[in-house]
Amino acid sequence: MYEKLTSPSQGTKITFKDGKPIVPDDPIIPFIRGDGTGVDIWPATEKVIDAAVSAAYGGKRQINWFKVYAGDEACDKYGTYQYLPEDTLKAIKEYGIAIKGPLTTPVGGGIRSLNVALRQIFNLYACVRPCRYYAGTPSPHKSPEKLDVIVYRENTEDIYLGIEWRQGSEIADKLINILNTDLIPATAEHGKKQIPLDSGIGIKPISKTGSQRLVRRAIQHALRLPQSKQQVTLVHKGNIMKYTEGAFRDWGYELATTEFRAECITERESWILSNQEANPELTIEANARKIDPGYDALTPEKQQQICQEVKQVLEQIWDTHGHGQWQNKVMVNDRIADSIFQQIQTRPDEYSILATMNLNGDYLSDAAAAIVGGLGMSPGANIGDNCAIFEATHGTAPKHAGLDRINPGSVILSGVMMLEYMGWQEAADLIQQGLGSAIALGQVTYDLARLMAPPVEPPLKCSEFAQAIINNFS
Ligand SMILES: NC(=O)C1=CN([C@@H]2O[C@H](COP(=O)(O)OP(=O)(O)OC[C@H]3O[C@@H](n4cnc5c(N)ncnc54)[C@H](OP(=O)(O)O)[C@@H]3O)[C@@H](O)[C@H]2O)C=CC1
Ligand SMILES: O=C(O)CCC(=O)C(=O)O
Ligand SMILES: [Mg+2]
Repeated sequence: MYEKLTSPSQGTKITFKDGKPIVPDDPIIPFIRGDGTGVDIWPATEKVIDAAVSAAYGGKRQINWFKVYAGDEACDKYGTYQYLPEDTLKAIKEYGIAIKGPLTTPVGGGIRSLNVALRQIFNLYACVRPCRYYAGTPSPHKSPEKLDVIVYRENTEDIYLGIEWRQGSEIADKLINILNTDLIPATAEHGKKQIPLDSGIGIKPISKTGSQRLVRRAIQHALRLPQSKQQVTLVHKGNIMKYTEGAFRDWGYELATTEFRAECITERESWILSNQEANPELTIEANARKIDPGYDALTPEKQQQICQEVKQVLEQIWDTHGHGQWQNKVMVNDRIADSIFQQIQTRPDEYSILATMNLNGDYLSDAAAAIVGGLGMSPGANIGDNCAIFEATHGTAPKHAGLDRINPGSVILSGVMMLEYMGWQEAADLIQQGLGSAIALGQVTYDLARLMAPPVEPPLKCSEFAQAIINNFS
């Protein structure tokens, strides 16, 4: 069935039912080692996961690893330009859950991202990147422990769809011509705008389906969190990109207030209800004035709209969400993207799940990781309805490749997410606890060692950190 692979002789397939994995005690799990520092990180990760499974289940459970190829290693095995062989896709499709190291993407030309391709091919529409602090981790931030957020990033569309045309190409020129002469002038709001003739062109599709399935997963996740963390923030730059990023926000609210009406409250609704609770005699207009401080400067039409909003909220959800009941619901709010980058630093404890489109989530997950120890501590999962691939937030870090020095923490913690997804919580807990204890004891790789005061000298190697995690299981 495979061209150049042989499935492990032992082990059983993971299957999916209603979007959830059914995991046998001896699952076969494909892994991609990854380019660059993948050579260091993957062996460390495999060793830690195997040790945790063995310690947690004493041989009753075991992962049967299946090596599959992508990136440079795939070209070595399958031939020039065979970066993502059919064999690899078949194996992931067959076994359902996979884990990978980072893969290189050239800048400005060359192949498109293999990482993004895997997410799109398997429809892994939710990229889940938790950023939480392990005690003792050095941080440039004063109170890193206050950050405990999960970036829920839409993973299949936005500009990552990769529909773009190079400056000067025939199609780019043709498109610019059509846009400048026919399409832009046809829409009054664009005025006399024109696209500069020497532009490259990229397309940014944001669909209602893609946005809502991501927000749905984010809300479902929020419902599993303790009440104080039951919050989903829709992150967007909708003031500028009204019909893509602005629409993402609107579709997010629409989903929250229809499909999850009983479970959710929006921030504005919570203001209206709490104003009414504080003063039952409040008129509609007085309530409107409180939720929109600039109310008196607004046009009469706009004022009327806000009064209508207040009236509707009180009519529709006062019985179910009023009298403080809204405090036990999932809070859905939104923040403009640039502002959230400063908010996670200045008011980190006010946020929980950050639901984003693809590009914003890419940026935000690195920025949030920096607060809790950096890219060596930033795991991730790409989740769909019938498949999941686990991978770190970081890339190949090529300057550290093959030196046995890089921090394997992110891929190891991605392994923790995989174990949790499989329902193997005991093994996941052991790793988290071992990693937390190793860090607390100052047993860390160079990236954390250099930030510690005084700096830890010498830092642990990548392989030694893996062993330190195992030594600290208890
Ligand atoms: N999902 C994926 O596979 C991804 C792939 N990439 C690809 O990776 C390649 C390199 O990208 P680049 O922009 O350099 O970003 P990287 O994330 O690979 O590395 C940037 C810097 O971050 C720090 N860093 C990264 N990983 C770790 C780690 N495990 N432990 C400690 N520090 C770490 C290092 O900083 P310092 O040297 O200061 O210690 C490193 O030099 C590109 O081809 C890019 O496209 C990028 C992101 C994701
Ligand atoms: O695929 C790549 O090369 C980069 C992807 C990336 O930065 C990410 O997913 O966070
Ligand atoms: Mg990134």
